[in-house]
Amino acid sequence: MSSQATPIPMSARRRGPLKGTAAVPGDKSISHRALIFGAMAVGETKITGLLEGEDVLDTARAMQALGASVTREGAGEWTVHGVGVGGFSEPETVIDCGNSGTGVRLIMGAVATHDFCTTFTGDGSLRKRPMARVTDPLALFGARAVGRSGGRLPLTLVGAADPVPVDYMTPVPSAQVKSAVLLAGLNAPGRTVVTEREPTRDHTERMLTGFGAEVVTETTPEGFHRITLIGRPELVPQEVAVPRDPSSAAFPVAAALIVGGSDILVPGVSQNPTRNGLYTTLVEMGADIAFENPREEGGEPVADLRVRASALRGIEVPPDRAASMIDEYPILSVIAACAEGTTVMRGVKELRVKESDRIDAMARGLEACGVAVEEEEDTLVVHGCGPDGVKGGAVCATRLDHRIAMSFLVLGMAAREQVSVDDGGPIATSFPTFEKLMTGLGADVSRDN
Ligand SMILES: O=C(O)C1=C[C@@H](OP(=O)(O)O)[C@@H](O)[C@H](O)C1
Ligand SMILES: C=C(OP(=O)(O)O)C(=O)O
Repeated sequence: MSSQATPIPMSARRRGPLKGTAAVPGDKSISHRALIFGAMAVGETKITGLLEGEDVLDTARAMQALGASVTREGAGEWTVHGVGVGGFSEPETVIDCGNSGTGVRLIMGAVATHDFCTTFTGDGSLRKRPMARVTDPLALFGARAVGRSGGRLPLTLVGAADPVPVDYMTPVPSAQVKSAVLLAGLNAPGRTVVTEREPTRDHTERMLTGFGAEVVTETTPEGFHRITLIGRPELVPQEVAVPRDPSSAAFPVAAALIVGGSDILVPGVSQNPTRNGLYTTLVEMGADIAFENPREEGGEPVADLRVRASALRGIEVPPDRAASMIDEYPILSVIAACAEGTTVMRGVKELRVKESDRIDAMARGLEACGVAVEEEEDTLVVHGCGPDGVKGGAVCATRLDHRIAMSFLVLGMAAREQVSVDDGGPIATSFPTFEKLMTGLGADVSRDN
C-alpha cells in the first residue's frame, strides 16, 4: 500500500558458513498473473504457492475492486471467482498498486478495453516510474490516459468503449509492456500482435495459453519475437501451482557463494530461459552450482540448486542477456564485489527506471563499502575486491527498493565490517520471509533498534 511506512533499519554481519535448505516463496510475476487471469476467467481458479508479498496483495485487492471475488483459503492458497473477459466493473475507489510496477502496468492493460474509468496510484517509488510506455500502446486500442507530467501516477485511464485490436512493436525490452498490450487485446475483437526485439519473460504467453486463449509466438525473419493473441476468448479457470521465484532465490544463492565454507540447497529454481540469465552468468564466473533433479513445476522447468562457496572471477555479461536477469543485477554487483577481477554489465539502462535508479543505488552503496565502481548511462562496472576483500562498514540507502535492501544485507554477510540499510521495509513487497530464511541458514541479519 502506498501509505508512508516507518523505516525499518536493518544490519547484517559476518558469521560462519551458511548451511541448510532455502525454500524461497512463490514467483512474483506468476502470482500477479494467476490473480489477474483468474479474475478474467469464468468461474473458480485455485492458486497454491501464491507469493503473499505486498505487491501481490495489492493486485489481489485490485481484482476485488474490479468485481472479482478473491479469497485467501490458507497459507499461499487462494481462490478467485472470475468475471470473464470484458466482465470487470468500474472500481469505486482509486486502485493503489503500492510499490508494484508489474501490478499497475498489467492491470492498466486489463482495464484499457473496458468502457469505464480507473484511477491508479502507488507509493513514492511507483509515482516516479514512467507509465507512458504502457499508456501509449493502450491509446491505440482507444483508451485515454490523463496523468501527472511525464505520464506519472496518479493517473486516470478512460477505457475504450469500442476497442480495436493493435499491432505493436515494444520500444523497450519489457514484459510489463508486452503483457499490458496482450491483456488489453483480450477484450478487443480480432488479432492483437506484439513484437519484441529481444525476448522478455514469457509467463503471460505461457499462462494465457493454459487459461485457454489462443496465443502464438513466432520468430520473424529479423529474429524478433512476434506474439499473436486472438481477442475475446472465454478463459477457462485453472489450478495454478506457483513455482518458487528465481529472483528471490538469487539472494540465498549469492550469500552461499560469497560466505566461505557455505553449502546450501535451493529447491525448485526456475530454469525458464527468459528468467535464468543470472545462473548462466554465475557458472561463467566459476560458481560451484549443481543443477539437480530437473523437472517441470507449475508449467515451468525447474531444478534444485546445490550451491557451495566459490572462488569467483569477474566477467563481461553480454548485453543480450539483460532481459533474462534484469532484476538480478543489484545482487550480481554484490557478488562481483566479492570476486577477483572486474565485472562489466552492459545494456542495463532499464535498471534506472525500476523501484529506484538501481545503477546509482548500487554504485553509491558499493563505494561506501569500499568497492571501486564505474557507471555510464547503460553500464555498471564493478572492480572486485576478492574474497575477504570488501570492507563494508556503511549504511546504504535502499530508496524504497526491496532488491537494493536485500543486496546490501547479503554484502554485509561477507564484508569485514557490518553493512546496514536505512530501510528494510520494502523487502516485504517480494520476499516477506527473507530475514527468517537467511537466519535459518545461519546468517546474522536483524532489525536494528
Ligand atoms: O512482467 C513482469 O512480471 C516483470 C517484468 C520486469 O519488468 P519490465 O517489464 O519493466 O522489464 C521485471 O523487472 C519485474 O520485476 C517483473
Ligand atoms: C522491478 C521489479 O518489480 P516491479 O517492476 O513489479 O515493481 C522487481 O521486483 O525487481
